[in-house]
Amino acid sequence: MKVNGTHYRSLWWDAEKAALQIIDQRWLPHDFRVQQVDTLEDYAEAIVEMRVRGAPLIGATAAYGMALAARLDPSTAHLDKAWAFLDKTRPTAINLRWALNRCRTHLLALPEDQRAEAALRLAHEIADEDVEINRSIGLNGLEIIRKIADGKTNGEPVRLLTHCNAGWLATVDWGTATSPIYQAHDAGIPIHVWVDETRPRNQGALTSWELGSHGVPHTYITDNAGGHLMQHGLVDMVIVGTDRTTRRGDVCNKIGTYLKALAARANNVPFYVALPSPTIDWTVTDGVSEIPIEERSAREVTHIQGVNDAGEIVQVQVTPRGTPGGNPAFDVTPNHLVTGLITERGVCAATPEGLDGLFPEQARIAERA
Ligand SMILES: CSC[C@@H](O)[C@@H](O)C(=O)COP(=O)(O)O
Repeated sequence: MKVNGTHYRSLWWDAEKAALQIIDQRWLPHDFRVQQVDTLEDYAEAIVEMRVRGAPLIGATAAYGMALAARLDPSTAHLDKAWAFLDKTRPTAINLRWALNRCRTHLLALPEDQRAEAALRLAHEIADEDVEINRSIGLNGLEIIRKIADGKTNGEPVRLLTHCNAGWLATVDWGTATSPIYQAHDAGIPIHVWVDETRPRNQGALTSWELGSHGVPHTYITDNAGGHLMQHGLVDMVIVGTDRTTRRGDVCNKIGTYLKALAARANNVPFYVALPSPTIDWTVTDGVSEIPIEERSAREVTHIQGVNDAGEIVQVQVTPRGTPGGNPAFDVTPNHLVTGLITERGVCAATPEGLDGLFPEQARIAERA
């Protein structure tokens, strides 16, 4: 998507420098900084510290990490080591393991002298596929927004609520939850987006930055405001992304998503989840008991980052010194609270039958495992 009129992806390959370039998201929305990733340690740090973040982007970054590993030393032992090193960076988003497994399986089947070139080609392929998948999610989600718009009178906007940043910054381009939003806006459908702040890392500020750059009307709200807005009939649809969706359609996403789903159900507001197929974990069924939830540093809760009047990016403490902070980074929304899953192949129910129907080949592989 565009930043000040220039089209960017959230990562790109610089062929001259033979290195990956990323947008260091820790400084957004206040400062747009591009960083080159040179070593495997840089790759791991970029993922752990959330310079790059969002399930699909973590996966694509890891694929480029495997390409670097293959260039440094294409032996099976080294690739296995790199796989394990990158795999332990973040535990919840399944796209990381999906991308690492795809790279490992592909490369180990090749002679060593072909692995470096093949690994880079595959990383490009994974990044390009992500863009195409998200574009298709957008077209499928657009139809849902269009139907809601058709029921409105006097050009009233469709009011959507989103949590976290499931935008182009969290993918390679388009975003998952934001893709239908961008497509609806571009199709001339009046929309307005309620953007949850998403404490503690305030990914809502990233979403606001994205939507603002694209001219999409939106309002940044506290995480606690959603229930009130739904109660007063001010939300037509909730749409979020996911870090891991189970075989039966349980959805793991940024902490606080579950509360929004509960509020949506209590107020008869449809709750949709936009997901690319690499985010489906066909090996797990019960999201609450089977998905590992990342516990991040307490400092992310006790402190908050922003820009001061002098234009400097600073962190300030919001709690009394010494107050312990707890920081579970994700939660699971059980499938019965989900109205529908918007995938690149279409929209389905959040049920085993719904997902199996759209992805029969994956379901068969899962059956055999
Ligand atoms: C298209 S992104 C979907 C999810 O990855 C997103 O909603 C999310 O929870 C991101 O978490 P983050 O901790 O910022 O990586």
